[in-house]
Amino acid sequence: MAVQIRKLDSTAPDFKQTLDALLAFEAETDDAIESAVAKILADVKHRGDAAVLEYTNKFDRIPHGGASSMAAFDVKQAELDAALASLPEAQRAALRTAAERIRVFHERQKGELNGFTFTEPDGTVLGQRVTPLDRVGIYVPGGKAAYPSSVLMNAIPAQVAGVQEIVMVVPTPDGVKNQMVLAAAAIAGVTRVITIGGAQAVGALAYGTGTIPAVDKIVGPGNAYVAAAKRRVFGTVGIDMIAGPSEILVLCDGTTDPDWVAMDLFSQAEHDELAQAILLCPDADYIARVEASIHKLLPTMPRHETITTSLSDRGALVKVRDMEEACAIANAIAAEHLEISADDPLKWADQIRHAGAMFLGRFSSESLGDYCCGPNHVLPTSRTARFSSPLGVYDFQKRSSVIHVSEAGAQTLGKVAAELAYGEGLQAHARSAELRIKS
Ligand SMILES: NC(=O)c1ccc[n+]([C@@H]2O[C@H](COP(=O)([O-])OP(=O)(O)OC[C@H]3O[C@@H](n4cnc5c(N)ncnc54)[C@H](O)[C@@H]3O)[C@@H](O)[C@H]2O)c1
Ligand SMILES: N[C@H](CO)Cc1c[nH]c[nH+]1
Ligand SMILES: [Zn+2]
Repeated sequence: MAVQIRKLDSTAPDFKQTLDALLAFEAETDDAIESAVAKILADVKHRGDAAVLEYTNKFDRIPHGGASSMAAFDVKQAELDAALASLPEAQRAALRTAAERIRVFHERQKGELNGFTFTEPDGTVLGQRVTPLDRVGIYVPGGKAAYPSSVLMNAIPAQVAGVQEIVMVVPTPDGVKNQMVLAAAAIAGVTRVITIGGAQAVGALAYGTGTIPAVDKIVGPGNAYVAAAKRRVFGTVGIDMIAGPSEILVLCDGTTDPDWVAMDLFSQAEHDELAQAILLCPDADYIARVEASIHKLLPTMPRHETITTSLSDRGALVKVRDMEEACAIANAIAAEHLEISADDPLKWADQIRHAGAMFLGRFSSESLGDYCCGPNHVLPTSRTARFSSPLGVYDFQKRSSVIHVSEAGAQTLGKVAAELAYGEGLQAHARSAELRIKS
């Protein structure tokens, strides 16, 4: 199948409609997936380990007739350490470098998230205390591809936040464990690794089973089954976000090597047939050159079939009036990843309000951010960057308000509170405040 990437012009009368249709694609929910996930979760809630065992044997095609007990899915620390030791030196070093950079970035982030207190003139002290979550579950996808980088991106901010127990789940299709994923878990200091995935893993972490403890929050990306399960268990546990198929939006002024831009579009398209890759550029000749690069480079890609489907279904090369209009469209798209590949990226970045992560200048390829720049690669997708943020230390913390009212403070605040409480018809609230007022 040849790639059929659509070319759009922002001056066309149906442009907005066409763009909306392209972006809305992901918003569709699949009834079959929803009902399958509802059944799996109910089953895990009621039958615990027995259900998790059955679903894992079935969906992950565990060989030799399947595992006979949940113990088969627990990975011991010695196996994690052995995986780390078994890697080629260059891979081990790259994982360590990435982990260190991710840790440094998130340590800096933590420094910005401290609690505070202040004292009022009557001695009343008000403040906010920040505490880590006790136990979190991190979902590492593993169905179609293994993601060691996602182990680091999920586990390190949890550790930096001070979470005591990090339970990682990762499916192992056909029972094959990815050594780099296990090595990353060893480097990141994950507490426990369980080789289960899909909705059954999300259910196990949310409700707890005989062998798996219920966690306080589940984070991490996954496929449509994982996303539907996370949506459904929210409330029983916290969740970070629903991170869907990857997206890249490139704003280019027409001065970057077109091969670079084509490959950047491929880099997210190769994740998933549903991934979204869009270029906005004011120069029609340049767009034609990027298109030529796409056709030239695509056959060299091992994952060319996935890229072809993704670019044909959810890709677009858009001729815009100017870079100002490109920025306005970028804000409407609110992409997971936004590259500003231009001579003066800071000028255009000032006009961007909505993007999961911004990559400024032609040397900031999105792929560097996926692995080792330091900021998190778990990011809001499907236009949710309008209201949510990258995974971060803050996702593994909670805040408690701290209120320490002085006797003097109780006199003045008591009158205000009582007045409002009577207004709401709540006598006990009013009396509770008034009892502390000296007559
Ligand atoms: N946003 C990010 O940071 C990020 C990072 C890495 C990957 N991703 C995305 O995560 C996703 C990973 O998906 P994946 O499939 O490779 O792995 P996955 O681990 O999310 O899903 C695999 C699991 O899906 C379940 N499943 C599969 N078919 C099923 C069926 N018919 N019925 C019930 N359950 C079924 C199985 O339990 C299996 O273990 C991709 O979309 C990828 O783009 C996102
Ligand atoms: N681009 C993905 C998030 O959308 C993260 C990732 C992992 N490995 C490579 N890329
Ligand atoms: Zn990626």
